[in-house]
Amino acid sequence: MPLVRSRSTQIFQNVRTTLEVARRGCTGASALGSSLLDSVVNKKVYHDDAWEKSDDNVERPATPWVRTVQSGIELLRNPKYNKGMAFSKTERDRHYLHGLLPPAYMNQDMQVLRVMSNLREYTSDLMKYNHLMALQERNERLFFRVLMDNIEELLPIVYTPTVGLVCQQYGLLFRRPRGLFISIRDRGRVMELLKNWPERRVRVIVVTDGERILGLGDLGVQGMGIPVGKLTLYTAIGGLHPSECLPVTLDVGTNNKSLLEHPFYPGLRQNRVVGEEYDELVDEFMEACKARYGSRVLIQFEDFANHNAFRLLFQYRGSHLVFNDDIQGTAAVALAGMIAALPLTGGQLSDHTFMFNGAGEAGTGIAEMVALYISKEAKITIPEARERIWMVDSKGLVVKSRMDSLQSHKIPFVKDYPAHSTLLECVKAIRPTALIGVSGKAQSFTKEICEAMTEYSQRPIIFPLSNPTSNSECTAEQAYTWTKGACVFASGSPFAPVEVDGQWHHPGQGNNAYIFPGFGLGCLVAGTTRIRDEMFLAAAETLAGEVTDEDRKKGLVYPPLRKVRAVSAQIAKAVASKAYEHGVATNLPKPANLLEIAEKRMWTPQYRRYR
Ligand SMILES: NC(=O)C1=CN([C@@H]2O[C@H](COP(=O)(O)OP(=O)(O)OC[C@H]3O[C@@H](n4cnc5c(N)ncnc54)[C@H](OP(=O)(O)O)[C@@H]3O)[C@@H](O)[C@H]2O)C=CC1
Ligand SMILES: CC(=O)C(=O)O
Ligand SMILES: [Mg+2]
Repeated sequence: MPLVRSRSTQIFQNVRTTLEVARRGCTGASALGSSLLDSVVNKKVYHDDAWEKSDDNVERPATPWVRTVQSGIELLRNPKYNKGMAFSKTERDRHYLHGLLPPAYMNQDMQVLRVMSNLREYTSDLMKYNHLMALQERNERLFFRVLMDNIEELLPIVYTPTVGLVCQQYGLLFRRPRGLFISIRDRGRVMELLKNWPERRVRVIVVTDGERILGLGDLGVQGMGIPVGKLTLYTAIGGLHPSECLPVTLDVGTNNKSLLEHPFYPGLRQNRVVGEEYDELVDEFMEACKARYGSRVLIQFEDFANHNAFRLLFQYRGSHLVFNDDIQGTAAVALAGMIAALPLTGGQLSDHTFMFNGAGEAGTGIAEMVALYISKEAKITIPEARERIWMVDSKGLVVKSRMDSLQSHKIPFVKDYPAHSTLLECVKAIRPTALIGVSGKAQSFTKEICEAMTEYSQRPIIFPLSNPTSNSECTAEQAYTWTKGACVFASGSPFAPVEVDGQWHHPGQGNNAYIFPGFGLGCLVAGTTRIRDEMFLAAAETLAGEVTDEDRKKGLVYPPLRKVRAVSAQIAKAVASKAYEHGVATNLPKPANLLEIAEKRMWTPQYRRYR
């Protein structure tokens, strides 16, 4: 059982035990407390009708109201405008703040240091995440400054792997909602819900239905941690203003039994709705987004299960500005890593033989982009390029004898070849020089497999891209040790540097976080209306071009994360430029200085002076 899962189960168990103990009166719970807990344990409070009846006890309704001018305590409690102790004396005079803050002044630089000192005291990543989210709720600019200044240290906290843990425990950890929750019961009034969202100028939406969260499976509405995390990166890395970003979770139920039984599960307690009803909700959502925010709002599909992911992408890419990050964003980042690896492996990409362990969204998405790249590089057709690419799924090698039962996204990669069931057999038979893990299956790159690759390849490419860390096909330490430091390595979630025979290897992070923020920025810069595969290809080539020989000497096939914002501006330029080339840009005429425009558009979280 992966670590993350068992921790979640442990916490769930603890909650149950606490409730049980309290119910039996062992903790001295009051009569009222005890009966409340009773009803929780007996699952009364979250019966379907509990929500309908939730107003029953209100005798005299009150009107919630606030003043609108932001000054005094309201200013301090408004995360968009709050600066904490960084309010100057003049601002404190003018905005009625004296007495509400300690008398000292502390600028943002010092505040960043203070936040980091606090954060580094926490030993648990989950506590660090909570601390950061609490900061975001208090002071948005400081939150983003802290994140941007410490991106290497904090990316694993706001993103994978910690965000996986956060999703698993979302119901328990829930404090303040972030993002828009649209449930299957909201059919017919999705626009009304969009209008409840406080921001009007939304430019990017990340939406999930929570069915395939990282490699953790169906987490239902608890998947909200993912769109929230992705959009945090749109701001920190891609420079979008926080108010331009809208995280959405479509709650259509969950088939995760343990969540459905969890007393704190915050979503609908029903199995997933499928078929027409599901499609109607998605369709209403897509049309409402366009009607509310315009046809140039970028919609990113994230962590949908593949039976929906492919068909939704194909359904909407002709009518909306939409892409699927797990298929296309991942494809670009993986391709970039392989292009950047070429000076280490020698030769061209078309000289390699590729094997994908996992033939789903990420696997076939990357494979198609590799084929597109190779077809251009080697001046061959795409079907010819696909000949170099082999797929392995949960049932083994994707071959002709399995044709009748294969999903359509695997068909282009079917080979007329004998069936092989284990990955080791496949590796020994096909001798891939690049092995990419996108199965979500932890530890499937074994010692035998890694060693076998070194028998015929001097520098095998080994990319275990599955997330979070607990689902990675192997660790960096394993890959470097088993190949005696020979492999070119990148993983979906981060690993620490590894020393083998006195030499340090720095594992790169092959994660779509390198792509989507700059990609989105590029779409906005050009005013793109549709997305073309060549735009992702351009993003991949640009990212690869940002890797220096110095990076490669350390083993890196991605630029260091501290440069990721500058890299994103370059990606934005390349993507926008392709959009113009393909006639899908609307910000006309095409400006000559796309890079400058991208850089200038990037929001920075420095405090503003208030009049
Ligand atoms: N690093 C990054 O940026 C990204 C990483 N990922 C990661 O990739 C993983 C897969 O995501 P995604 O492609 O969207 O998921 P999908 O569900 O679309 O695909 C999973 C694939 O893995 C196969 N599989 C499952 N178990 C095994 C096994 N034991 N051996 C071989 N293959 C197996 C499945 O086989 P079958 O078809 O037979 O069911 C399927 O083809 C996740 O862990 C995700 O976190 C995803 C996107 C981006
Ligand atoms: C990174 C990502 O998008 C995933 O693992 O699903
Ligand atoms: Mg994803």
